[in-house]
Amino acid sequence: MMGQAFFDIENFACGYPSFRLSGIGFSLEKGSFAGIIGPNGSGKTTLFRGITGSLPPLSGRMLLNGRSLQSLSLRKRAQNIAIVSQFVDADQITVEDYVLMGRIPYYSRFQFFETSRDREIAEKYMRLTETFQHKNKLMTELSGGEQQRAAIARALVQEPELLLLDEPTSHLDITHQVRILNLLQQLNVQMGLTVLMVIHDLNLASEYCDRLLLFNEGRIVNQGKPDDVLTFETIEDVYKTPVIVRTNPYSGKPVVFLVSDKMMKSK
Ligand SMILES: Nc1ncnc2c1ncn2[C@@H]1O[C@H](COP(=O)(O)OP(=O)(O)OP(=O)(O)O)[C@@H](O)[C@H]1O
Repeated sequence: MMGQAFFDIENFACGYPSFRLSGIGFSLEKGSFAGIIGPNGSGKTTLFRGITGSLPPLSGRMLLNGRSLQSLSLRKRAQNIAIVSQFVDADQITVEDYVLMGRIPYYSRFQFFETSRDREIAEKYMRLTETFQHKNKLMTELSGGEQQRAAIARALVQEPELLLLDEPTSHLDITHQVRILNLLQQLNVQMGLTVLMVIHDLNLASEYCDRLLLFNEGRIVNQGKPDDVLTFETIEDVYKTPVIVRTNPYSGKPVVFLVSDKMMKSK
């Protein structure tokens, strides 16, 4: 699925009076699985708010399949791009109704309720994310990890071409971290879903992403394959913490080890 120009951001800027992302430029091929890494407050979520249109652009442009994102209505944008936010906006609604909200961009003008096809699609993605067994529970009755999986199901029922995920594994235990990432990888490989996710775990980023964008202080300071980005010089420089980088003997990908003060002193 690789090769075709799909999503381009050129010299993009957006932000708040006290913080601005600027000079953001990257290009994703269709079917890529890209990760955004970088320290807290470096602007990763701000970029997602710019892409989804909740923050207006201050300069630059974003193109999806060669068309300016700004020229698309929010409804059309939501049919192409779905986002799983960092915090789930859980409410007093059932899991099934929450997931079905992802179908709203497809409702016709005078449609107020979901169709049987919407329900089928919701069931498919609830099963894939292992949330189907909770479908009649209230969102507020789920654990943080279960809510996160329901949020992923809601984004998938939008049937987007580009899926943005803001720290999708942050509430998940290791089993569910790997299951969700494997599911995203499967959707990526089998359906050509392009994935762009913010992820703090550098080793999961290394293992799953074919491409990394490293953010620091509102800019992209490095981008490329995990091998090129996850070098100890780059990580120490950006994160200001000592690390050791080795190669995973099974996958050949870089692995980052953190170094404690005690370990440093014993050297
Ligand atoms: N609504 C807002 N109004 C004003 N400033 C904001 C707002 N949201 C975020 N910021 C500021 O913008 C900067 C970047 O925030 P952002 O959430 O994009 O960082 P991040 O890289 O996603 O961080 P984290 O890894 O902690 O989630 C921070 O300094 C933050 O305080």
